[in-house]
Amino acid sequence: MALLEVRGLVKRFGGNTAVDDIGFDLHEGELLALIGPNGAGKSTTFNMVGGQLPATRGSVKLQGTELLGMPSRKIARLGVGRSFQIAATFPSLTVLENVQTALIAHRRKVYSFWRSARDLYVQEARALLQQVGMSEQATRPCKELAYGDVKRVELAMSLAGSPRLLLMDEPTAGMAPAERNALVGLVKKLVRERNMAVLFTEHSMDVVFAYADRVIVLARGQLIAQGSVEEVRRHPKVQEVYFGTGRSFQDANKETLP
Ligand SMILES: Nc1ncnc2c1ncn2[C@@H]1O[C@H](COP(=O)(O)OP(=O)(O)OP(=O)(O)O)[C@@H](O)[C@H]1O
Repeated sequence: MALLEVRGLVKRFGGNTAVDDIGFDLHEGELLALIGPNGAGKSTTFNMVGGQLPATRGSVKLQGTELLGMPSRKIARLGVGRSFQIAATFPSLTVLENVQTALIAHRRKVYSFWRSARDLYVQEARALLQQVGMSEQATRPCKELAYGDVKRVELAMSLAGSPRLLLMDEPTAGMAPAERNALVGLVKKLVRERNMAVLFTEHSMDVVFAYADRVIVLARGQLIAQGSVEEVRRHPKVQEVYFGTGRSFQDANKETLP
């Protein structure tokens, strides 16, 4: 059974159908890219899966449990994590303290009077920082970090809840190409090591084609193609939507799409 099963998902805003009857599966150990031009319905899909937006109709099941209609907090407790486009770290706290804060939030520990938050989950926080390659910066305040490193801390924070499924809406927004590759490469490694699943949106086709296990393509709310990177690359509808008929991704040669 797939970890996530999306079927017949629809979202209407008044007369505008933002997501039009889409369906896809996502398996453990899989990095699935959701791509499409601006306004295709990617964020709307994310928001319905994560419980931030009610669906008009359809079904989103996590290992057989229906998520639609559940509040986002409950969906998170079932193992669906989410990282947002804007990094959610506390700038004046250190890298380690940020991850400790995320662990405290997830474990909902009530602190004792004689034990400060500073002592909680230190080992766990250090282990997460090691996984994202940030151990050496543990004592630095987040406000001093380069943007790419803030995103790594944010990734460690999203792992604090041990998600089975992580939703990443444009995790590399605002990053230079080398940083994008490094971050998504790291996410792919974590997907394998932790046997979790990640659904992500990404505007750089280079990054999608280099790392995604599978790709789904939306255009004007409709799912026009899904499959392996090669299948999607060659798909005539995808080439038409992105480049107009006759031009392929290969021709676009390392172009970053809108
Ligand atoms: N809260 C809303 N109210 C009304 N219409 C909305 C709302 N949110 C999104 N839409 C519309 O739904 C459609 C899909 O938008 P969505 O933000 O999901 O696209 P997207 O693929 O994430 O685009 P982008 O790449 O620009 O972020 C668009 O036509 C958008 O205008």
